[in-house]
Amino acid sequence: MLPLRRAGAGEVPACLVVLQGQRLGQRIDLGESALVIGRAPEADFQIVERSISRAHCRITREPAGYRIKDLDSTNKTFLNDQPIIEAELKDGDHIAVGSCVLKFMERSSVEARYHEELYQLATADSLTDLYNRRQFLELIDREIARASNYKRPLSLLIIDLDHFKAINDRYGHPSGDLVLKKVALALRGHSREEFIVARIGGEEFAIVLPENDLEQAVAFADELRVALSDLEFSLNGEPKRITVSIGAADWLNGMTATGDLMRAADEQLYRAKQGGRDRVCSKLTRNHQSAD
Ligand SMILES: Nc1nc2c(ncn2[C@@H]2O[C@H](COP(=O)(O)OP(=O)(O)OP(=O)(O)O)[C@@H](O)[C@H]2O)c(=O)[nH]1
Repeated sequence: MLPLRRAGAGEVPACLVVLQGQRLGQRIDLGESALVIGRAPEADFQIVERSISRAHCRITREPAGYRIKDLDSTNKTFLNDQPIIEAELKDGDHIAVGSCVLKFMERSSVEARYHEELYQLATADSLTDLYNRRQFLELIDREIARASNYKRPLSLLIIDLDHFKAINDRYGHPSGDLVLKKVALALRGHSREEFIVARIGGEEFAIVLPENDLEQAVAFADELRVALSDLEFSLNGEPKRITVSIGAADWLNGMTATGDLMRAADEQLYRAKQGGRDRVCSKLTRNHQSAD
């Protein structure tokens, strides 16, 4: 899984770890460019909390090390419990903005690696290494907030393997696991980097497509469906192919919560299953549409 900012070619020299508040345990790599923490969607590290200003504070890299500057926030930035205007950051410092506490750490420190491991454990699905359901729900909330603020499209696919129980029954659970892993790899491989790909249930996956309207999402879903049906598995020496059913929905005016979008995609998945499986359904789909 990707950290919030990637390290680039070499090790980045420092990071922040969330010790308290939203996105608990997340690591934010600090590189050469400035990092703005705030409530606005364009902040580099967004914390959606009323007590946090839109652009609350900024961390910059100077020749001598990292510095933090309060950006005239309403409720101030605290460094080791003291309000600051500007200060140098030292290994182990605690930064508090609203109810969020971040720890500044040298990247090489053992503690930073420990937090990273904990974060991976808490957010990744252990079988497929995709985002787990809990992390998916956090990330989709954030994307919905962004899409609503900027009036941008956002779509969701829920992907369910067809007759997966029969694979477990015939070839055994470990073979079923192999299928899930390979499907997960294919989903990630076909998705653009900004798509959020998660395993949200036993044989159920979800993909959030920021900046994609329903028509684009359905076109992508159908490419996925075909690509997955082309995958060949060797299960106990036998060649085997699978199919998937996909429900697609977009974030609409009038939806108020993540659950509304999830329900809309789930309803379409149900239609896809009812319609005979191996198909993509959305509100654009007529009831009698065939898979091909
Ligand atoms: N191997 C393996 N199987 C799993 C895992 N999680 C859930 N399953 C299995 O997934 C199967 C899901 O079966 P059902 O819900 O009946 O669905 P299905 O057979 O795919 O049928 P349809 O969805 O109606 O096409 C069950 O047999 C579960 O035991 C897992 O982590 N590994």
